[in-house]
Amino acid sequence: MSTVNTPAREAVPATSLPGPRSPMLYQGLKLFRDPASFMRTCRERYGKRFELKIMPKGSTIYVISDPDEVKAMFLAPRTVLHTGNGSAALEKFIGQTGLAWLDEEEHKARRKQILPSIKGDAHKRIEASVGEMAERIVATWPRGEVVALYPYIHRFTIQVIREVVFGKAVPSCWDELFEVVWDMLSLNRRISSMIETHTMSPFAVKVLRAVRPLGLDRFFKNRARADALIAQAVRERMDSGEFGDDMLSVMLGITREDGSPLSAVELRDEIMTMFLAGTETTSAAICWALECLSREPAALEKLVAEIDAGQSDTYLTGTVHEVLRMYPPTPQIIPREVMKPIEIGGVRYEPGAHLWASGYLVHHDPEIYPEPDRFRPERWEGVKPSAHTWIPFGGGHTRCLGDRIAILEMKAVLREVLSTCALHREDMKPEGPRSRTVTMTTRQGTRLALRPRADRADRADLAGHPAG
Ligand code: HEM
Repeated sequence: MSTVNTPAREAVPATSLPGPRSPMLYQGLKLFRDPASFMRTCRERYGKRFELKIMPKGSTIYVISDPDEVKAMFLAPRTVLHTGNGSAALEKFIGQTGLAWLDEEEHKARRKQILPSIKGDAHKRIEASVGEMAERIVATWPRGEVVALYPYIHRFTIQVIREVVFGKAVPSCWDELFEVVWDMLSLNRRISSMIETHTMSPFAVKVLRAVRPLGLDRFFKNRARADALIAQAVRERMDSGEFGDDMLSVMLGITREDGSPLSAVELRDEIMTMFLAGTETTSAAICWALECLSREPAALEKLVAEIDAGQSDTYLTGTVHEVLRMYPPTPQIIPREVMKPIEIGGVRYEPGAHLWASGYLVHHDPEIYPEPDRFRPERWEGVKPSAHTWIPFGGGHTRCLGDRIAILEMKAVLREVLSTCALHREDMKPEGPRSRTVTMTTRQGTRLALRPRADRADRADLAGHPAG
């Protein structure tokens, strides 16, 4: 058994942990409706660790929010905690052969093989592209009228993942693939996105597809089309014989110990993992940043002054850290399934249970962050985020692969928007959160008007085109 952070006294069984007694469906709905206040209420009632009943088939999930326990979870051996099945609701997007599903040695090997496509020269190419895209795409966002910015922001993040996956060799079917992926991702708005269709019989899935308002039929049709388009893009690249440092090239160069390349399904699963993991999260982060800044005139003024001066990005970095602290897009890190008994913080967790580290609760712990509900980018001045008290990107073996790219995107969009526009909102009431499967974004999609800055008329008159 793995024992981490266990005091001298005997460990208590996880089954003795407190938690709400309401039915599974009720807990699931409460969580989906408002993940932030549901988690806060549970912590107030039950303390830093508690049990939730939100998983199908009677499996139990234990929320932890003490940084030492979170650290122990991140550091546990690969054979003791798995993430694969923790992503079960996402299976319909990511399949079962990609990074987010694999565990142990297979996961370790794949991660190492893919890493070159987001490091070194590849990272420099992506960085240049993110800057260019932010300038070009933000200029097309509507000006003057109050609109939900979410769709514009999300579509921008899909374009960035195109650069990560395909690099400069954009597939001829890209425009269609873009629209199909965009439509697929809209399923995340619905609670039906939580249904684990891969565990159901074909007949049960057929019945669910017939219930049109669930959105599953449309999703599966889109998925079939996306699979065909991705296969076409892969064939096109292989036929061209031109390979670079983009993710597709890197994946086509992978050979396993037995000499075999990645299969078509594996390529598809990795690509869809990127379109899901790299866009739902980053678009939520950018939405929160703009929603929050538009309510915080002092922080906004300081940030605009820094951006206009163009000398440093200290306050921008603090702003990004603070947004990800207050509104972590994945408020709870991907659950870990216990494969072998493990003791953490004096509690014994048995195989089959799941551990769920709540970044949201850690980030709002007043013992770690004084006045946790106040947005204060200043708290990051001269402070480096710690790996166990600032965990928007998770940690351990499965820590987010795209963290640096996400921060690039957040900074590029904020720079571009704030150097050309003033933020105007209808009222100062915070939007509050809403769930998109495992992510948490703004409830109204960040309803703001971007008003061209009178003092920057040279840069602010390019607006008014559809999102793209
Ligand atoms: C603000 C934006 C983002 C946030 C908050 C975020 C958050 C996360 C979290 C919490 C995890 C799970 C970590 C864990 O299990 O400990 C994760 C995994 C992952 N993320 Fe991100 N992410 C963001 C952006 C991105 C981007 C832009 C990409 C791609 C370019 C990306 C690709 C991935 C991948 C591939 C994984 C799976 C890693 C693995 O299993 O080894 N993410 N992310």
